[in-house]
Amino acid sequence: MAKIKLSSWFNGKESSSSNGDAESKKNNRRSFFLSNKEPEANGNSSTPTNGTATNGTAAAPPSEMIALAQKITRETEKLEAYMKKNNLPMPSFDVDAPADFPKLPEEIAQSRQEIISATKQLGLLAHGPRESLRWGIWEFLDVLALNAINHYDIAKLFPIDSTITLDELQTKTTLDPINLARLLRLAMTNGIFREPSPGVIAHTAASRALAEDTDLTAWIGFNGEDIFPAAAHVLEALKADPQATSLTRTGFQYAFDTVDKEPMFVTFGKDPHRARRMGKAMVSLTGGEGYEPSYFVDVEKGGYDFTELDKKGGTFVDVGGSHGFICVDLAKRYKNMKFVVQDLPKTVDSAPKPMSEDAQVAERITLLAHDFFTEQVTKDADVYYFRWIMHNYSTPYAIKILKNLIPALKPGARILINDHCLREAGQENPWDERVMRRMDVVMLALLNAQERSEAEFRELFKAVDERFVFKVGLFFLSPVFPCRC
Ligand SMILES: C[S@@+](CC[C@H](N)C(=O)[O-])C[C@H]1O[C@@H](n2cnc3c(N)ncnc32)[C@H](O)[C@@H]1O
Repeated sequence: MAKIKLSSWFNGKESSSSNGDAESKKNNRRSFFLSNKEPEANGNSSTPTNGTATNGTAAAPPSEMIALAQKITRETEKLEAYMKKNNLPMPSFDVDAPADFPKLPEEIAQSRQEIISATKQLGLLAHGPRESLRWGIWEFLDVLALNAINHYDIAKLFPIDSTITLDELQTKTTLDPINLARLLRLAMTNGIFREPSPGVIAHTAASRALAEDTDLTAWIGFNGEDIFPAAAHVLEALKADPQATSLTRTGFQYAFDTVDKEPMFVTFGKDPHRARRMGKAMVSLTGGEGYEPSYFVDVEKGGYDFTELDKKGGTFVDVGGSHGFICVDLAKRYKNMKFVVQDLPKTVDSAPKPMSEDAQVAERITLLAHDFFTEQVTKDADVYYFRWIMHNYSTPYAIKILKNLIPALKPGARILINDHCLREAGQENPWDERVMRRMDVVMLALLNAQERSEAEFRELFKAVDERFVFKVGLFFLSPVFPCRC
């Protein structure tokens, strides 16, 4: 069975999921979508919703820009009222402002989303299309400035609560004064550092995060120094191989001169600094709401229910399961199931042993070195689980991985895919849509891989074996039952 988690990238988005039922979650998504598409239908204090002005004459509907501006005001007021009521600080550029919003209730998280997407749309309209395109393409220069500041650790070179002159700051770095100043001043236009008086630099909330959050700086480094060059070479890769499926002919290989030599993961395997940085970057990425294993493990949060499998002491195989944290959490909840965590030898070797302090948990988990490009060695298990594996591979590779399972599958065995599932364009809330479309292109740049929609997952499984049965659940698109009979 394929099970696909539709997780949100937006902090707080799913925050009510533990107490809200399935249907209300579904409706929440729907209501956001409708209100986003029909801003004028939401009404506001100055425009009666029936389109009639207070003097009885028909009022012209507000322009798109005014409707967006009103929406921003309305939703910001809701957000502020919540923050004030709960004694929470409003966002600010000030160095002491919190780096994150706290977990917000669903309705307030939705207001925040509305503000973000309406602000973006209003900005686009205010710029107009030609100007948006002309200057939008320059966003890579913002990335360049942030990347350099991050690379040279500029935020760590002076205390958070003090200022420093540019001259003194320059003595602490190998960047020359002109380049230091120009990169800093570009970054300042994005709220990173400020210059309270000429030549004097102070921290902001964003530069403070750069000084204090090493997972975040690893994320920026991985993006700036690995993904950014790879992205710049995607056109070259696409021109050479328009079908873009090879793991060794991606933008990454063109950027780092490894075309036809090795996949990105092999390159990282030879470079401990880059490998460590990517590992920390993943910690930063997955620290956000919606990525916790609990979304898969906790039935109360809409996770997968293994009660029946547990009753019969079934076997769950986590293919490419890293250090087995999903199995540990499942084993704590289900006391009879057995677990196999498969990964490459290096990863298996570095996994904690025992896997858990709780002996009853640890004794039911087996760690096994297994390459998923070879035939599956754990035969007749009940579930083969792939979390964040398929999106790393283009279809030919994904087919190989899944075909390697077929000889091991007993009738009724399930394949469970825990990956993002792309919705049709325009169906997701605008922020999640943007992040996921970007993630899809990151997968192209690094691995010639892709995020997939439900239809694409169906196609993939069909190409592997016609006997798979693909079922769709409420929140998870689920499941595929491969049947060998
Ligand atoms: C993106 S991580 C996902 C890890 C884990 N499933 C999770 O949800 O965090 C991909 C995992 O696949 C493993 N991997 C990569 N190539 C593999 C292969 N050929 N066979 C088995 N595991 C592999 C990596 O070591 C890594 O642990």
